[in-house]
Amino acid sequence: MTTEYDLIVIGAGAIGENVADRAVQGGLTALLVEAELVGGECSYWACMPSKALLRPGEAKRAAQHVDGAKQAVTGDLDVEAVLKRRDYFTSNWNDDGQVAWVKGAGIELLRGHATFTGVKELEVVGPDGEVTQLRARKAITVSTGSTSLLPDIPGLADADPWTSREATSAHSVPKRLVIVGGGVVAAEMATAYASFGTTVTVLARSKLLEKEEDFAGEAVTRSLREMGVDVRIGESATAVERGADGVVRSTLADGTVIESDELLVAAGRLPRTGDLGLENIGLTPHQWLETDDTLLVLGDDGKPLEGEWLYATGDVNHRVLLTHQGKYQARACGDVIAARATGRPVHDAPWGRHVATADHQSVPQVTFTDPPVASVGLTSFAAEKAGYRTKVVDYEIGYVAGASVHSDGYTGHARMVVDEDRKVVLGVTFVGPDVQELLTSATVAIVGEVPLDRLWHAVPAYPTISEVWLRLLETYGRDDSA
Ligand SMILES: Cc1cc2nc3c(=O)[nH]c(=O)nc-3n(C[C@H](O)[C@H](O)[C@H](O)COP(=O)(O)OP(=O)(O)OC[C@H]3O[C@@H](n4cnc5c(N)ncnc54)[C@H](O)[C@@H]3O)c2cc1C
Ligand SMILES: NC(=O)c1ccc[n+]([C@@H]2O[C@H](COP(=O)([O-])OP(=O)(O)OC[C@H]3O[C@@H](n4cnc5c(N)ncnc54)[C@H](O)[C@@H]3O)[C@@H](O)[C@H]2O)c1
Repeated sequence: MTTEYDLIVIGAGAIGENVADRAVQGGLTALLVEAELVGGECSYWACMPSKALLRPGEAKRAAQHVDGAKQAVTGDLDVEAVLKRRDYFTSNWNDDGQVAWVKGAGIELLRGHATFTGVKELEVVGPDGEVTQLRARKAITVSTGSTSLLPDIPGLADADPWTSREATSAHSVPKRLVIVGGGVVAAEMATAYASFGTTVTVLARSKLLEKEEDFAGEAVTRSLREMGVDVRIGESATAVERGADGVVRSTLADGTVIESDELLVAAGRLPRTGDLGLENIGLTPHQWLETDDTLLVLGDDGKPLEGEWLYATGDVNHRVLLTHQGKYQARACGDVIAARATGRPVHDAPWGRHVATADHQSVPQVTFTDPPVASVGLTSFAAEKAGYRTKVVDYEIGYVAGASVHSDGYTGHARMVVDEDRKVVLGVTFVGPDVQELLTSATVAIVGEVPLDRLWHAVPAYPTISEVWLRLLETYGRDDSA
């Protein structure tokens, strides 16, 4: 027997959940199929546990930078308590709470692994081996996420390396940890484990946080080194071996061998499309699913599949590998599926309700290192590469009164990239304690294309770190004609 729903969503991560929710709110029936835990990577092995591991160290260092408070904070972190608090945020890897939310939202849930058997058709193999045949009346959305990429380093796969999953769910802390990679996962996990007292070595092929402005990666590299982390730029392992003694030995290009108790691979992500039966619907397994701005999957000819029935949201479409941006796609996707299915108007012009326009140039991201890096929009080099005529404005956040009260000797840097032709902000990067809470102000300025002349009227409160906005505008200079 084949069971039918208007919409079937494969993958009940944060993104798939939201696609189904919006479609149900739009009047459709929706089924979520999930092979592991409802809530996906973000809830159990990524955003939430990683931030829970980072926050205690951040709180401690914040207090240590305020005279009067620092005298009260003299001990080491209670690592056992940190891990216990992390367990709370992952609900001990139990998804009952999220399952209750799904049911409350009027979404059906089926546990099992889904594969395509044909157009709008799926087969799901449940945990006990039972097989369910499914058919979607209107659409299927693939929200299967991504998984860790294991670089082709001899011996690595056999050395039982950690991926982000093991690093975020560990129940004890290794004495020595080698991290291969230099992106967000590497920088955040180096920060967390260094704060637990682990001896950390980072092997980064290129500079840290290379997609950010240079000063961001440089500040994080400096602070990791001050925390005792051995950050090696331009390095990787040429071979890895775990001995019978359990020790991992990583060989570098010059023959140096670094010993550690664990090795974390943080070298990027791969799409979870290898076992989806994509070959049965004319697509290629193991590839990211490219989409248009309404999240319709594009075939090899660059056009939506015939019948416009297949969508992809979240990591698997490789537009932006971030939870909040995937959820933004999910709102557009669930809504447009409902609109197309019920004949309601589709708003697919840029910035319309049914498109993920912001994915292209207005993506906010926070890297929760010490200091955190908060950026949105285009970096100076990305803006230049895209052909904009820009002016780059820099300011030391420590000069802002609110920052100096916030933290003794506050060190931070802000950069605003201005489109000189339209006099609007293209990108902003803040680096410094607690700057993450400034980020939405920058996102609003960029998405709203607020003219600089008008931004002068958005007065930041005194004395807050937000006054950096005023300083950036003053540094840019004011136009006499306005
Ligand atoms: C360590 C780490 C920290 C991160 N921190 C942040 C952060 O602070 N902020 C942020 O915005 N982003 C962060 N990210 C990125 C974020 O985790 C991802 O962007 C997000 O989880 C993607 O969600 P998703 O729903 O697309 O995929 P997932 O959360 O991976 O969900 C996909 C789901 O699909 C299921 N599935 C896969 N294949 C099938 C199948 N065939 N049948 C049935 N079910 C299937 C999987 O079991 C899974 O539950 C972090 C990532 C990592 C690795
Ligand atoms: N706070 C957050 O928002 C957050 C936190 C963690 C992850 N994420 C998301 O998860 C995704 C994955 O993060 P990631 O850090 O795994 O990938 P990434 O693509 O951000 O970084 C991978 C890094 O590893 C380096 N690298 C690759 N192969 C290497 C090798 N063999 N040896 C040494 N270095 C090597 C690359 O040069 C690069 O710097 C990112 O897109 C990120 O946006 C977000």
